[in-house]
Amino acid sequence: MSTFKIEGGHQLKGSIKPQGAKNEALQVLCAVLLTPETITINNIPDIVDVNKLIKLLSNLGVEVNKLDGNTYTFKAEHINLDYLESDDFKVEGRGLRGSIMIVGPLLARFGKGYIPKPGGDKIGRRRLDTHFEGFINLGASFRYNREDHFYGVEAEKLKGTFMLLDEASVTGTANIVMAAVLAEGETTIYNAACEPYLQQLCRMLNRMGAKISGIGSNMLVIEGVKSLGGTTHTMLPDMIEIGSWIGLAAMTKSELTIKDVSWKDLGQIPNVFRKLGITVEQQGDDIHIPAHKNGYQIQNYIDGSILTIADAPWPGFTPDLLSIVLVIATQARGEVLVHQKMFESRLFFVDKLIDMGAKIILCDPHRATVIGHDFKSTLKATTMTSPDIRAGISLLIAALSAKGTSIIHNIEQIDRGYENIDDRLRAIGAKIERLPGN
Ligand SMILES: CC(=O)N[C@H]1[C@@H](OP(=O)(O)OP(=O)(O)OC[C@H]2O[C@@H](n3ccc(=O)[nH]c3=O)[C@H](O)[C@@H]2O)O[C@H](CO)[C@@H](O)[C@@H]1O
Ligand SMILES: C=C(OP(=O)(O)O)C(=O)O
Repeated sequence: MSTFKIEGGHQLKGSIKPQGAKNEALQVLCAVLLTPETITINNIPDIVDVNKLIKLLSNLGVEVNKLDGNTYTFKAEHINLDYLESDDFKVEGRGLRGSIMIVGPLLARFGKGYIPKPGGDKIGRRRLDTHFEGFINLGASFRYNREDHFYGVEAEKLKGTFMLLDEASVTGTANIVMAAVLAEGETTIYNAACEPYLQQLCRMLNRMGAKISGIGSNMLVIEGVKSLGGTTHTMLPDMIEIGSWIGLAAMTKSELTIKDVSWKDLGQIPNVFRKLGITVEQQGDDIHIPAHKNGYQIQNYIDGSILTIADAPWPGFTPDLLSIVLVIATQARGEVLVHQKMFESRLFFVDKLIDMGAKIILCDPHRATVIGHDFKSTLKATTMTSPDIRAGISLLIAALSAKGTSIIHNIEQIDRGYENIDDRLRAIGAKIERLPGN
């Protein structure tokens, strides 16, 4: 287990460029399985989860070529389906959440897709019903082995149909779309998720020859085609990283420019930070955060009641930024209720912030009220363990704003989703050191 040693209390300065989006990468990488032709993908983040998925694809027989740091080509011409029955696959498939999305493309192109219960953050129940109900609707047979949590779907041919998803699952929608593009006839997916990750996936599939309409809405209509071809795809910057850097700038009272953010794809994100009192300036396609020398004031609602920040499926506010909202509220002027509706175990890390001196009441597993300090008392440095990726980055931001030296263990959680984070933070003035694990 590696560790970060962080000396907090220093102002940062400069510019930082977001990596490609982790959750988009996991979708578009799985889509390479849909064609025997070459797919080139630019801006792939060099992070643990993505590298695990690339290794899994390569073990399945996909020819993988790294052209430069973040550009790869993939050619899924000869796929070794026997690998899906191997013990190695059971270990690799469990290593990340995104592996679930190989099932749709494999089912569509080869008539079968298997997966062990995938990993990812331990942030509450993470069911997969939406995925498999979608495949069943397309005509697949389903089996689940409870002993080793192994899922399987098989079909000689998939047939388009109308389906109303029981929830707007992000990876579920991606998986069903990737199955439906090669199904016979028309599929309509209502209550589809429509995050920028999915919009990007659908645009890439259309460039490969798919016929998907309704992109960006909650109703996707897919006219099945017989085969798909190669394409080149460039991934969007990671909006969760962008939000993380906005929070980092505010809480360390630093002036930061976040480069090439693709403003048009950020949805509610800039406005939610503005409601917390943070000045988020648009400069071309960059975000500029001036140094908040006099702190930041949380807005109330028009009627004077306390602001609530809650997650919702896109175009609502993403749940992956709520931990960051929570940590930056600890130094704001005012109060906010953070309501994490989707995941039931994602707010427990507030205990660590309370240890550091933050004023937070965990009302129940889904809601926490934060009373900001307005920098009148800084957080105390401490030793902590990162429980999940977003709690991890939030604790890292807290440590950078705290007085003294903090230690964060289990930083593999942070490395899952943030490329080379210690080098990039050092480049803007952070005092952060990576200590090797024992
Ligand atoms: C690899 C990947 O892309 N992971 C993302 C993906 O996970 P993932 O696709 O696994 O998440 P889902 O969208 O399936 O659902 C997440 C949770 O929200 C609940 N839920 C979902 C939809 C809904 O309308 N109502 C509702 O309550 C689900 O029951 C589940 O507990 O989307 C999540 C929700 O944005 C993000 O946190 C994850 O970072
Ligand atoms: C929950 C997340 O990731 P995963 O779905 O991969 O666990 C996340 O990125 O915040």
